[in-house]
Amino acid sequence: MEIGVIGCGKMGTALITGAIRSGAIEASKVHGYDPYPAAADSFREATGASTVAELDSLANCDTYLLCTKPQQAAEALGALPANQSSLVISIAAGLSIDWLQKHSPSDSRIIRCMPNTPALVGEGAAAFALGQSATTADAETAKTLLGSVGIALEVPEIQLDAVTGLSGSGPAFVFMIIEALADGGVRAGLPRAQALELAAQTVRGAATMVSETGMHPGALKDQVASPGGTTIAGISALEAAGLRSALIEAVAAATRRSIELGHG
Ligand SMILES: NC(=O)C1=CN([C@@H]2O[C@H](COP(=O)(O)OP(=O)(O)OC[C@H]3O[C@@H](n4cnc5c(N)ncnc54)[C@H](O)[C@@H]3O)[C@@H](O)[C@H]2O)C=CC1
Ligand SMILES: O=C(O)[C@@H]1CCC=N1
Repeated sequence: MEIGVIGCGKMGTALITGAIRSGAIEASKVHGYDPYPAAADSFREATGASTVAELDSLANCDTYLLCTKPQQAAEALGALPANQSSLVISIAAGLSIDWLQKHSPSDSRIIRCMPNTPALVGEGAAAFALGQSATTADAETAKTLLGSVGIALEVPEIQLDAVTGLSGSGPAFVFMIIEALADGGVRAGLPRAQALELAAQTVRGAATMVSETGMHPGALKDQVASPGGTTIAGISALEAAGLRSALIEAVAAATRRSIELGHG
């Protein structure tokens, strides 16, 4: 498999760095293209893969990973070499399989997916949906690529906007939560560095408990809260401030925006 990466920005670099680091793909099989030389330079530096100056030079690739912004995708796909049937895997938020098919060379097999930035540290959460002509082998390719840097679930396309709202955008929501927990620690008198370390490890530990015990998060929460204790005092403050509602609305707003991006 020769992979052409179209758009060597944050996500293209994160995915390829993680996949190479995990051994799922070899750097020598990856060729990036980005019209901005600075982006191409940092992609090469981060991944050890090569870059090309013109998109035409990716003609030998059988798999393309589209990592431009949604607004840049039409131009990028329109410039793809049209001389072969290739697999196009898109990570662009909101762009539907139909849209991708229409803007790609006619014989392309399409996979639409939504990864997230923790892929860079091997803890990504991604989902993907297959276009009509994508094969089982293509699904395996997507699963291997995305699964090499975290979890990768196959879903019906209709669920991908919700995936974007939850796990695509979600790392930003969780970073805000970690930052705010650390602020709380500082406000209560902890040094900043220790507050941040404790906050990050608390979120990591809580997330691991949810995935490893299989217990409902509400039951795990109940285990922390002693009658008349500190935790229930904090939970009460969170409920008064509308934490749950804020997070539900954040995922819903991000999902709506993903749908809007799909409508151009
Ligand atoms: N940032 C995130 O957390 C996530 C982003 N995404 C999706 O990933 C895609 C990329 O996002 P980022 O990496 O954050 O953006 P970015 O702006 O860091 O990267 C996009 C790159 O595409 C390049 N580019 C622009 N026009 C091009 C063209 N015609 N041909 C080739 N390359 C071109 C740009 O120079 C830039 O380096 C977006 O579609 C976004 O919806 C998906 C999941 C998570
Ligand atoms: O904010 C965005 O549009 C992209 C898609 C998911 C995460 N970042």
